Amino acid sequence: MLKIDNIHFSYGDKEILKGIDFTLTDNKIGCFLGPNGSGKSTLLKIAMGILEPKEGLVELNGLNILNQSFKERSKILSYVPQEFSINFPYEVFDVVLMGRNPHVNFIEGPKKEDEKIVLSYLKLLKIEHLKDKPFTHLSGGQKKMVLIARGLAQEGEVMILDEPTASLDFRNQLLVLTVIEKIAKSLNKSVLLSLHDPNLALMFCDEIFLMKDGKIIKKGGKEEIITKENIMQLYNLKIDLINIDNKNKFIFPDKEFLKSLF
Ligand SMILES: Nc1ncnc2c1ncn2[C@@H]1O[C@H](COP(=O)(O)OP(=O)(O)OP(=O)(O)O)[C@@H](O)[C@H]1O
Repeated sequence: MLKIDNIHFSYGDKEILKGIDFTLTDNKIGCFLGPNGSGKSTLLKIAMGILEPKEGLVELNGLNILNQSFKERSKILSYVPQEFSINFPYEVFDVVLMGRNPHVNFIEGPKKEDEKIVLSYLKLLKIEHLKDKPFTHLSGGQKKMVLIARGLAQEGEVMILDEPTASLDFRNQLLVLTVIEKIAKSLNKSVLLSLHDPNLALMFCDEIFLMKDGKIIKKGGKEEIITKENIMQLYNLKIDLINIDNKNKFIFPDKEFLKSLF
């Protein structure tokens, strides 16, 4: 279980996170929604133990994350960063294989089983055809797919993904979230991610955290949190929320309001 308790964080003297508390329920997909710069990536890096908070605690299965070695932590937490640059032309297969590092014995190196796992995620994400290509020769969206494959290959019990749909085409956004949902539900994993599209959050996530100016302003189940009023408040927009049927809702912006706004 991942528990975040009273996190405060500053870059220099700029206060970014102003007392963040939440618990990610086991086997649920939790999603952060919030404007650019509201602190989502900073918080996910703190949840991973990449950044150390000024105040507060991140507990993973009851233990302070900062007291666990990077390798121990990486066995439990899979991470897909928002962006990642590799300047050496590693082949895609090897980049995804890096995701197996926490499970690999330093002396023996990766085993056949690790290679099988890598191949399975390349197939699941439909990028097997890229496996021998240099990472540096890929498009932005292809690179993102490879980074997601690398994160999934890590096979942590908690998966943290910072904007996994950014720079992906419409189909790949749906593919990635469907795969994440399938893995989470079939293998009992917990997922914490950030998204910019509340419609995708409605489709794929269970718990929603609305973040603004370094604070969680609302949290709870998606039905309770993704409401017309809350989304309008979060983004300072006028929107409509349409019930398509009993199961599906759809958010769309009021175009006349946009013309007056921008
Ligand atoms: N390394 C850094 N040094 C200084 N300030 C930073 C650094 N990284 C981020 N910030 C600032 O911290 C604030 C929060 O950034 P963060 O990346 O966490 O926001 P975000 O909600 O993830 O935004 P986005 O939706 O644009 O990815 C922003 O004002 C940003 O300018």
